[in-house]
Amino acid sequence: MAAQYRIKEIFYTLQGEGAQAGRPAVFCRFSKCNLWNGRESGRTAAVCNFCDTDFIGTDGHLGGVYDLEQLVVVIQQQWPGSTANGQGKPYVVCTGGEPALQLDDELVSALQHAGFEVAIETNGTLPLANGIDWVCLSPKGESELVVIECDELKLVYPQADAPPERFDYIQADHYYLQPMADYQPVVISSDKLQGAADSLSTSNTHKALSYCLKHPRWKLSLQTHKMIRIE
Ligand SMILES: C[S@@+](CC[C@H](N)C(=O)[O-])C[C@H]1O[C@@H](n2cnc3c(N)ncnc32)[C@H](O)[C@@H]1O
Ligand SMILES: Nc1nc2[nH]cc(C(=O)O)c2c(=O)[nH]1
Ligand code: SF4
Ligand SMILES: [Mg+2]
Repeated sequence: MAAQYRIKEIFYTLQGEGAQAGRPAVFCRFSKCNLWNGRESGRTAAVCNFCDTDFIGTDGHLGGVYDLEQLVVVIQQQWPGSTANGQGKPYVVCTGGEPALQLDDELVSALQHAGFEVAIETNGTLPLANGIDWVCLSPKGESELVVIECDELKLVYPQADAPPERFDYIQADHYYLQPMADYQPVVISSDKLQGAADSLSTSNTHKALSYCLKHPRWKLSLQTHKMIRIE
């Protein structure tokens, strides 16, 4: 039976994170993850418990259940102009949820035939499809990695069970620490503003910055899309 892909949402934006930050990209967010069921009630018990993303179901922008040809067409339609006109190499980021649960050799190669460079954001616990152009590996907690080579290692920091030193053996062109962000919007009331300002110096961003300065193999990855309030 031909493969069907369960997709939460598809949107065109800038890659906000890591070495490709600022690059226009079509994001294809696959449903489901193997490290969290996506429900708040299951968060504390999950292997990955700080996820900032809703990946349940297929109800987002252009979400749905697609066969291979349909999915490639919809992704292609999000790229401005033709994908073959030399206006910058078309770029698609497969994310989720955990895209390695669904992204297979056929879809990678069909996207490439349609003109795309194919990137993945993965937790690294599942084997990857062949031929992916850019692998961003982001290990989680105590989970065991099967992906040990990547283009960029992007570790959310700090994680009690996943200190950066544990990943010295991973082969990567770039090593990034990405400050762990609040996964729910935080509203600061005016009487708490001073306290919030004071605590900035102990924020995850400053902890990550401090680690990078002491261990200069690591660079800081900021979630720039959140700063400029785009998807
Ligand atoms: C939502 S995940 C989906 C892809 C894949 N499951 C993974 O974890 O890499 C996309 C990226 O967001 C990062 N991320 C998730 N929650 C975060 C948070 N609270 N703060 C900072 N980065 C976060 C992940 O580590 C990953 O690099
Ligand atoms: N702009 C933007 N950049 C991103 N980089 C990784 C993301 C993700 O959720 O996988 C993401 C995202 O959701 N939006
Ligand atoms: S592995 Fe990725 S998608 Fe799954 S819960 Fe963690 S951050 Fe979210
Ligand atoms: Mg995101």
